[in-house]
Amino acid sequence: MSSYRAGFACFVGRPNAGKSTLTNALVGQKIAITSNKPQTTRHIIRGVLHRPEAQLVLVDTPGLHRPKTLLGQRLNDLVRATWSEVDAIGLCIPANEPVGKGDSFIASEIGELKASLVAVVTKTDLVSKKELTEQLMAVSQLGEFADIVPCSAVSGDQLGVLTDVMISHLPSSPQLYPDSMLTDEPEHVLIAEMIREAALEGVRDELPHSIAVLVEEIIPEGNLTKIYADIYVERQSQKAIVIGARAERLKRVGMTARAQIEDLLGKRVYLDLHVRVAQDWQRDPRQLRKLGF
Ligand SMILES: Nc1nc2c(ncn2[C@@H]2O[C@H](COP(=O)(O)OP(=O)(O)OP(=O)(O)O)[C@@H](O)[C@H]2O)c(=O)[nH]1
Repeated sequence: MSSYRAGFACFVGRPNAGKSTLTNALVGQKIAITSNKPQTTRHIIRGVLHRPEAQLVLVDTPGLHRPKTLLGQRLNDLVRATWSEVDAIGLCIPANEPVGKGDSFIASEIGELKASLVAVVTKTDLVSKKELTEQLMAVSQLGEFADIVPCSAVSGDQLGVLTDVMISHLPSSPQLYPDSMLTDEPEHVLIAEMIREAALEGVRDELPHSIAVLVEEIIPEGNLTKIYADIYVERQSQKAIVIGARAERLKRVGMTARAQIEDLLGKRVYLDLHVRVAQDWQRDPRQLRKLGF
């Protein structure tokens, strides 16, 4: 009988808990958007970890939050749908912040699911051994966990252990994806995420929720790939922020995103960016669908 295991896992936790960074560190390739601002992970992006004896498919979800807009509601629905489909859930709690109401809320939300629950204490590089021990104690009070694993996505500490633990909770199953596959997101989604990430660099805190990116066209021409994309904002004033004085800022956004996309595609890229205003796109079902939500 084969002892091969394969299945799905996701990391949950309050905003800024380190979920995206952890997913990226485990998969070993930049696939999910990360930023130092909360709630910027939009799409469900899967990374696939290949081991001789197992395949772990990581699903990245946005944070659960109090829905103020239609987008907020859809994101929450998306998160719950994902939770009900995975075999293991890692609840991420940063080592350097007190366990709080947000953590208990999520712990109780996931407590009823069929998935195995693993508590993941993240960012251990930021605390002393003593602080970490205290945090592990506090976290163990949050719920019934199959395992508790402290780790750091930045120093790499314990990432192997975490992978082994997540795999131990997967069912016996044949391989789900081919060996070469790291992510099954269509290229245009990854490209849109890279542009969005670049557009968010250094802008005001309320802006993250107001930016969406739509890749209109990807045209391969030999060794060059031409990409046409629109950056959507909600108001004229936001458009001015994104473009910047004499379009300097937009130029930088384009350069940053282009470098990343060239890495992703392994080809030279011509990137054409337009900033467009879609009034209140977060509240408009038609706009939301168009933008992929
Ligand atoms: N020092 C340190 N910082 C980390 C670590 N993991 C994540 N961070 C930082 O914590 C911040 C939040 O990380 P993200 O991975 O974006 O967090 P998230 O939980 O995906 O956040 P949302 O998308 O808001 O839900 C970023 O500034 C990261 O650089 C870690 O292991 N050590």
